[in-house]
Amino acid sequence: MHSQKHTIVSSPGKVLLAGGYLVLDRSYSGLVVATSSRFYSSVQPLPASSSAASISTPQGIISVRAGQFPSQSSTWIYSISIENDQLIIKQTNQDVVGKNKFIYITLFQTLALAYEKIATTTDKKGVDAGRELLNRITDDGQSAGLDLVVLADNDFYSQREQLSALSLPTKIDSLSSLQPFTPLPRPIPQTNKTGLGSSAALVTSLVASLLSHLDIVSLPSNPTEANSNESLQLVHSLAQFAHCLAQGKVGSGFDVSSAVFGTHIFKRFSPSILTPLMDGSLDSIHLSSPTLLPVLDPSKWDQKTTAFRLPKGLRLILADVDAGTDTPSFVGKVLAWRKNHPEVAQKLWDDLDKANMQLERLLTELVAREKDEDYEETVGWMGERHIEDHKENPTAVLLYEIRLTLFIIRDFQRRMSELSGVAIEPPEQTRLLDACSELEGVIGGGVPGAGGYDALFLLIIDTPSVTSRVDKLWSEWTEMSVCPLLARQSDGGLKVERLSDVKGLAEALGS
Ligand SMILES: Nc1ncnc2c1ncn2[C@@H]1O[C@H](COP(=O)(O)OP(=O)(O)O)[C@@H](O)[C@H]1O
Ligand SMILES: C[C@@](O)(CCOP(=O)(O)OP(=O)(O)O)CC(=O)O
Repeated sequence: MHSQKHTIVSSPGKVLLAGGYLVLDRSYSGLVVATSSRFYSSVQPLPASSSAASISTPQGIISVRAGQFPSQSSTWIYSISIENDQLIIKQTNQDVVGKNKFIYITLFQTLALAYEKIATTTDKKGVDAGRELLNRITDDGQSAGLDLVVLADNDFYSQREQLSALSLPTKIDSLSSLQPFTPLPRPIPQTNKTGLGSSAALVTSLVASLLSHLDIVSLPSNPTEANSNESLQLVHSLAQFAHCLAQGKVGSGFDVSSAVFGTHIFKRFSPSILTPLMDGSLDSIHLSSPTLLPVLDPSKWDQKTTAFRLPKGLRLILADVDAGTDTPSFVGKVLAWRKNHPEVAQKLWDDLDKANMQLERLLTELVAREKDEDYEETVGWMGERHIEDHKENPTAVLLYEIRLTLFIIRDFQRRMSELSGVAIEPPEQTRLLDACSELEGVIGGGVPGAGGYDALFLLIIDTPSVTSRVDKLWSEWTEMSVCPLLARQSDGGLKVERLSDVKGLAEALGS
């Protein structure tokens, strides 16, 4: 009898509301909000009769399919075998589908860590621990290996073409009528992303689902334990490592951090932690003494995740903007300018940080007001009004101050744009954000993360009439094409899922 063990783990997308560029430096923090849109990784035994298994006769096969993309060009198959004292992982269909660096590196490093965990926590050592890992991959020889499917909520990729094929306008209601995990016509490199952080959510959910399926970690079922949970911490450090290696650089890691821990105040890890691992071999895993565990051990990591959430009654709403302009990599240019103008930059960084932290303080003060008797009523009432016109009670005053702070943050970001010559909030985005901020019930907004032309966020009062005002303005905007996303804020991070709880997942997996 084949075991029917099925592991599904999801990770949220991200929006860096405040702290772009600053969070690259450990002296500053940022506000990262996780989204309700998620990335799912499903792991099941690969039947011995499957076509992937018939390719060759190695000791194990791991097949990874990107479920919503054309399957001929989006299934990566890897053979796993032990030769002498090495575990060899080889893609068997590279000539047909090419490589997927994020998947290969994540698989490689996750198996390397799984091996090290087995070798250090069980009585199996060296090659025996490698065999134990292979046994876990093939369910003691009962299956050919593992069948992985990764699926992203529709929000991760632009749905403009899918909407237009159905003659639907680029509006929120149209998006909710698309089927979950809508099939996309072209391979991943030719598909437009929306900026929710597909690779970080992919890597994180892959790491967690594989480690959990192979019984290397036991993921918490209660998300409140998240920050102190040793298994999640290990998933975090491994996902950060794999993601950095696949990207070819050590970024701040806020995207992986929110994919694991959800919404929080983020302070990065010291990049030097990863230095000893960044040049390691990606050919084979030596079945000898551990090299990853000493570095990835959570006790060696110094990132800080402080609890934070958006107040009830407020909604984060996002748009994918298509200005026909390529946003080049901004980070190098901004950091070069900072280096060449240390004094002006220091003052600007400190002023912007003050405004970012003020935003965090005000939002947290509003959270504390949630239990006020008139909180809900005031927030709902403000949905029909211009936020700056009302200061009747402490809740209204806080909403007004949050609005002011969002404007101050944008002022500093435009100053950063002017000084560095990088279009962080380009004039087209200024015009759109200003127009949105004029609407009743819109508190304010900004450009998330690195900024540019690609995306924007608004903080609004969460009522259908405010959403529809924004939706209307976006759909009628002519200077740039603005397409809403369905996502809203969500506090939770990595989550173990039950197949029946995720709408459309069983159908998308073909189960
Ligand atoms: N659904 C998916 N299935 C498999 N790989 C994916 C998927 N989505 C994204 N990826 C991987 O992530 C890469 C995109 O990463 P990146 O350019 O950093 O975008 P992002 O900013 O969305 O993380 C793709 O080239 C691919 O390797
Ligand atoms: C500049 C940054 O601080 C923020 C970039 O945030 P984005 O959300 O723009 O990131 P991408 O997903 O890579 O497009 C760089 C960083 O923190 O790594």
